[in-house]
Amino acid sequence: MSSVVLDNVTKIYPGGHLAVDRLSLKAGDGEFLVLLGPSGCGKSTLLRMIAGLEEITEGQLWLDGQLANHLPPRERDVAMVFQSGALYPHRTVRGNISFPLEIAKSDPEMTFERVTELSKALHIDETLDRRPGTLSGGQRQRVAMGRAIVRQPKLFLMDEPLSNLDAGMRTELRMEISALVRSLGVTTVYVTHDQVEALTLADRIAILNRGVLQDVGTPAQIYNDPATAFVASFLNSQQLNLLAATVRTPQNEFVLLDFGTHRLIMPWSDPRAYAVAQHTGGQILVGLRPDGLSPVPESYDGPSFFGRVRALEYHGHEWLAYVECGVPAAAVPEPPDPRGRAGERGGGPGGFGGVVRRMFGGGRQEEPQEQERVGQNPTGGFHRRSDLVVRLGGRPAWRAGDAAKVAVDVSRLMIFTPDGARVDPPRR
Ligand SMILES: Nc1ncnc2c1ncn2[C@@H]1O[C@H](COP(=O)(O)OP(=O)(O)OP(=O)(O)O)[C@@H](O)[C@H]1O
Repeated sequence: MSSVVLDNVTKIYPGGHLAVDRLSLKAGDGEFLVLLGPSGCGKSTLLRMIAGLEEITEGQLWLDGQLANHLPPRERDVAMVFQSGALYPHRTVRGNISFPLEIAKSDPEMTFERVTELSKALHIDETLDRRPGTLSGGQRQRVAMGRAIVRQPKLFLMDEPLSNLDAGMRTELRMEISALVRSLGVTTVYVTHDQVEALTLADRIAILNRGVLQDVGTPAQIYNDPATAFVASFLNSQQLNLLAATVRTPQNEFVLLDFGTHRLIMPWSDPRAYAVAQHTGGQILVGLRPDGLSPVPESYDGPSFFGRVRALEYHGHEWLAYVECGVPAAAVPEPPDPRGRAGERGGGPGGFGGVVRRMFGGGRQEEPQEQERVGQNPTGGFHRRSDLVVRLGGRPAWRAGDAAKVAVDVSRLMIFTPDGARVDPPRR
């Protein structure tokens, strides 16, 4: 058992590239911590610094309470599995898995038994006498996993171990990794850019962007109570509806979220009402997941949107409806780019000016194929298509072209400032 503590860790590669920026994070004893984020956000760099394969530029790394910045990799007692677990081609599966124990000069009989036992847990016991070249991708990853686990390291580091496998194999191996690692109780740091993997495997998920930690919490916290609009939209197994609204407090009776053609009331009894009311007269961003929306009859008089069904999409286990309701979708504000912090603050691509430009047009999310230019907004940019994505379950309640009333679960609204920070603090 072991813990990992990263304290204000920064990595600047030779040439000045800032890959990780003042990041603090902890994986407790036996915890399964997933590092999630878009390509290039610094996940592998972080993992490699923990393994000792990459030098830490600034900050401290503590392994099991011991300062480890300068410990050589072999003294860290970590095992690592990569995307394509490189195996020794001329050794059998048994020879590959037993290799770390042979190097450690373990008792041959114990080694034999241990490898046999582990190969059964990994469902590769029938391949023990074969060479890696004759195995499927999934079997090879199992062998790589076995070789990493066999000597029971203090810390298990996995860098996208499933990303080269097909969907079926990923699901199967995902469940096995989870069962195996938990039964061993080894602290694990697991890198992925696959949110389903993150949600299903993690005790806690840490979300990174451009080398900066954006949020850390249990899968349910990150999904339902994300710290920023970026985090909410990154975890989009249910695509996020993000809408701009003006906050009003008419006669102080309640808080009104004014979307132009639609309005939602937030009563003062709502725990977020006072935080939202601080923005009276100003703009906020409102995030709604499709599973917080549901079709209701015309007569429904609770909080709702209305519009026309533009399209239906069949996803096997559920239908999604795209409801055109005249409320323009807002682009997700990107967190500031720390690489601009030296001299570009405010004016660079990640500064506040950049955030506003991306929100109201001209940003990456505004690619013509991702949006329909439906009208110019007051700041001079263009809105994206004004569809609300609604989850319908196994049977569609509507057909394309139908008039649609959509009930809104106000308790599931996520409220952000225009630059994407939460208006009410997330609970952690
Ligand atoms: N040896 C290196 N020298 C210079 N820059 C590097 C080096 N290795 C990585 N980088 C840069 O550091 C940043 C973080 O890279 P890293 O591989 O950690 O990201 P990642 O989140 O693991 O990405 P992916 O999911 O694509 O593997 C990237 O911009 C990358 O180009």
